[in-house]
Amino acid sequence: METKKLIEQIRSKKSFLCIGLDVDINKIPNHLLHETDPIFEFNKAIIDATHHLAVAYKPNIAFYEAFGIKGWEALKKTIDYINENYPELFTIADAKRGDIGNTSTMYAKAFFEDMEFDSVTIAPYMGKDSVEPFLAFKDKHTILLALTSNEGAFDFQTLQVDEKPLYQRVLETSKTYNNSENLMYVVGATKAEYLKEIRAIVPESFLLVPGVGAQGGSLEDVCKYGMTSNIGLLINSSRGIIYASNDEDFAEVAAKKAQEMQQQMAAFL
Ligand SMILES: O=C(O)c1cc(=O)[nH]c(=O)n1[C@@H]1O[C@H](COP(=O)(O)O)[C@@H](O)[C@H]1O
Repeated sequence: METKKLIEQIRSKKSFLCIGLDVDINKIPNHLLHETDPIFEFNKAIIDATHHLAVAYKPNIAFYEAFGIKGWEALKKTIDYINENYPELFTIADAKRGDIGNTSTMYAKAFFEDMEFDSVTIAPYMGKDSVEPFLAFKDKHTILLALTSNEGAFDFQTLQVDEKPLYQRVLETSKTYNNSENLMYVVGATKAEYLKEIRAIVPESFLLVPGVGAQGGSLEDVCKYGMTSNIGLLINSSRGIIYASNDEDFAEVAAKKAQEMQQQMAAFL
């Protein structure tokens, strides 16, 4: 999907909400466990109830891989369902991949060609030749981990490298990669105080911001320091929306939670 289309969708829905489909079979409502594919049925109900409030969906691949072939099938059915029924939605494979060049090309084919996701999350650690194979795909986006939401982010990402924190080096260096216009970056909502410095390096790029809700990040701070004239933000919430209820009304309650976030977002647009 072209970035222009994503921006149009954000403006028309007055939302930059990304819903994380981190589906844990132990947390989904009991009545769905009788279905042939409970994970897909759960996702379908959540997507149908929330698609008008969100602009993006982000299945975290780990939650599907953990169920082997059945999990992978549920993931494929979910992405096909979105692409067939709501093609305007931006889709993110949260896979955090990256490897030597020819292997990265295979990862890119898996998520962009076979699965037909619009974007994939990538770890920058292996550098240029591990990221560029993803960037080579036209109208697909590579979402590079810059400054993550977790405590372990301070282990490496904030270490000084040639007098600058490593995450700033990642941002600067990635801008020199071929097709760098296809880059977006992950910045955790729990790190909102770093957004000013991040925007000084990547003033226009879209940022995927997880960590509001369950992890404690503030939507207000992220908007204050991270928003651009083209919005430039996709704010993810997973558990806070999809597990708001684990009763028969789960999709309805998820929609209420999504609507609360959408209304808060609309106030910043
Ligand atoms: O790449 C991500 O999406 C990601 C990066 C990061 O720094 N922190 C982070 O929480 N995530 C993902 O974002 C989601 C957050 O889920 P909730 O905390 O339940 O909203 C999970 O799928 C995480 O794997």
